[in-house]
Amino acid sequence: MATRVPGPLTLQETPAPERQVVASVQGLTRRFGERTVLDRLDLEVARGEFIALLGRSGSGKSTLLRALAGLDGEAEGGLSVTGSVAVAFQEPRLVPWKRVHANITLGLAVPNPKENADAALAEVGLSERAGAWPLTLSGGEAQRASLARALVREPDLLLLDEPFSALDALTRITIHQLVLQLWSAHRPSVLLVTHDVDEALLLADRVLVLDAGRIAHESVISAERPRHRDHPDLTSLRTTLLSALGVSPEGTS
Ligand SMILES: Nc1ncnc2c1ncn2[C@@H]1O[C@H](COP(=O)(O)OP(=O)(O)OP(=O)(O)O)[C@@H](O)[C@H]1O
Repeated sequence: MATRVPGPLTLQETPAPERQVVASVQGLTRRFGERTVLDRLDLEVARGEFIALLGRSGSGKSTLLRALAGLDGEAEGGLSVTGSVAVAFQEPRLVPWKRVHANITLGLAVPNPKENADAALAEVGLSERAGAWPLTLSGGEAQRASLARALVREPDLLLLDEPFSALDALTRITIHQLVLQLWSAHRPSVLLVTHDVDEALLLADRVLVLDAGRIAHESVISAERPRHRDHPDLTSLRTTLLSALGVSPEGTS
């Protein structure tokens, strides 16, 4: 009969999962004329984490996202991204003269683009609109198409620049659930730019506040908590984040 080694010894032998960095920003500075928008900013994005980036209007959130997306050749400092990046913007930016399906496969360099696009459209619940023209889509459908276009590239880093802000409240709730579902299934690292503290608390496991060109505040949220905005653990975090944004909980600056 085999002799069992007591449990704790076995547990200690299990190595902790290594934290892999997907994107690293060191001392990133971006000036527009006299104005320094990003000022020696440091940031690391770990594989699979969901970061929400908050900040007052004009604080440089989109500027940082553009730099991470490789869309800004004029930022100074260190920036490295391991793997592929996909971006979804506030406005879905679909090509109007190509049908939805062709928008998803546009520039897609994989062996079976059609099959991959079919799968991505099915995942976002848009299979029936595959043959539609982008201008005939509702706002929510267009944003789903935009998510499918980003996901079909299986990005290591998914950058979302306020993709839900133009949607009505009900559609937003549905898309939030969809994003969480897609994130669990594909596990990209996500950097979501948003103005909405509740959205950040609902979706992210790390919330950052950008101020004066740097990451001025960070809140880490337990990944195990139920993801609904009325969870009691989130009340004090909400107050902290609003205060980091210079807003009192009652909504007055
Ligand atoms: N191409 C540009 N030329 C000049 N100034 C720019 C340019 N792009 C951004 N800026 C300026 O940089 C600052 C930061 O802009 P950015 O769009 O990154 O802010 P943001 O935090 O995303 O704002 P919002 O929340 O309002 O979208 C703003 O003052 C903006 O006017």
